[in-house]
Amino acid sequence: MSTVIRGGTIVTADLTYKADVLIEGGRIAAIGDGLVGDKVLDATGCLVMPGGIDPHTHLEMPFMGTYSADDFDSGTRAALAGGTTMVVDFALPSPGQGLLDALQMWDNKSGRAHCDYSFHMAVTWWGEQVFNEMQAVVDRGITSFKHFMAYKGALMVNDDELFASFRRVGDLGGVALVHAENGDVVAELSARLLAEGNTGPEAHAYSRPPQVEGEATNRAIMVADMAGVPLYVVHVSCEDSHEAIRRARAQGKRVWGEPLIQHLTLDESEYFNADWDHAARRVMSPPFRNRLHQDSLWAGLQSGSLSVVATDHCAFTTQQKRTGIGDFTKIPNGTGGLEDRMPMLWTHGVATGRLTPNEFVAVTSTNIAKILGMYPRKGAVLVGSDADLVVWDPEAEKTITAGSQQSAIDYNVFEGQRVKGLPRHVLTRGHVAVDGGKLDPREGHGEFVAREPRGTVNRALSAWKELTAPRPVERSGIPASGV
Ligand SMILES: NC(=O)NCCC(=O)O
Ligand SMILES: [Zn+2]
Ligand SMILES: [Zn+2]
Repeated sequence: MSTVIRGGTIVTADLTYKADVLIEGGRIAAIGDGLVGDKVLDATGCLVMPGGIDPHTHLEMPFMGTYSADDFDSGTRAALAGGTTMVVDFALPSPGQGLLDALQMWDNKSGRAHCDYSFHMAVTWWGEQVFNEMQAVVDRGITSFKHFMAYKGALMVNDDELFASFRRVGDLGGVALVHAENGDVVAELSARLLAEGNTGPEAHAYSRPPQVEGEATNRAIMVADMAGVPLYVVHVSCEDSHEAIRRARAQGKRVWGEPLIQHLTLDESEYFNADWDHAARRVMSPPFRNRLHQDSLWAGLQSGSLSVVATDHCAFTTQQKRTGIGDFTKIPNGTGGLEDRMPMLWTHGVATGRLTPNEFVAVTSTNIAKILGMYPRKGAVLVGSDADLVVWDPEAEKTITAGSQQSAIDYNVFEGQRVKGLPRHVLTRGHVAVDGGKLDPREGHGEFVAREPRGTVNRALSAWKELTAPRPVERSGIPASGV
């Protein structure tokens, strides 16, 4: 069965034009005028864009003594409802667990996905087994490896491990990812705050000032440069971290930065709310910042020093958050956002004039498809690309509320926000998962997307590193030893 999207304006990262789109066998079969198909989707007054890709989710993740509440069922339903047609989740080995073992666990969970997905592999400890299994992971199409510089005593890796792993990722033609916060300093500050009686959720923000992020980002950039690997910094929340990325990029280093929709639109005042639950529900790492940091992130998206907007969707119920009553360090870290990323970014970005519609497509889809080596299968409106598409109605409005969301949790950090710009239709490899605003999910429809290593950035960086590698100086004669 074929489907035609009729009467819309195609918006990609670099073009805007009127045309119909014909879909056959899950792919885009033709783009042009007057196309016919078995099913017709009306796109009058709408924009036809590549579906969103969220490269940072944690679905059903074991973390801080519990599991994140959204799994691949509710998580990918939430994604589709908000115009996101692919997620990239993190396979997370517990310390000492093999990478392939962890991958098997994530394979088992992801069978319920309603949209396509891929994985990043986390490197949470270092040893010969990890070194060896990284090759097999890349052979399975997972080419990005995440490192936590925070969560001391749990997921954190030290600098020697970071350098060893970065070198290995570089040799395998992959991309290194970092959660950049100085975990040693966070642990010290947390202990001191608790000892002084600062036990509430606001102390989570006090324990992670922008400096811990700026320092770690700068360190990761320098280590990656010495290791010869492209670096992707997740959840960039502040100017201190953004500044390090901006400077590195201006120097020609291969670094990308990813702000979250939460950091762009919510600020630190949330932690000072008198309601403990309200504040704890917003505890995540890094924490929300002030308006100056937010302005920096927006400017980064506008100028191109920041490349991707993600969610870090890691949702916990109020009950789970209450584990941390009396000790903020025990509040599970994480917030939701999968269903709201695209409407929130459109409302606060495009509708305000901060972003063009083309820039919106770039930062929600195309840039990450290129960075992760899956463009133009994903992130594009081209003949032959997967029909992962969103028909976007810029005039449609709603008020965000937990009562009508797909996520399994009992609240929404954007509760009460009025958004303008919503998906009318969403297609995942041709299946119309949102039809006229109504969700029609298909459990198990999602497929794993394998990715190729050694993309163009890796090849360019390797060539440069080879050219500038240390070499012995050729000498015609060596003086006799003085001994
Ligand atoms: N961000 C957060 O607080 N939770 C999810 C895990 C992580 O990305 O650090
Ligand atoms: Zn993180
Ligand atoms: Zn994360």
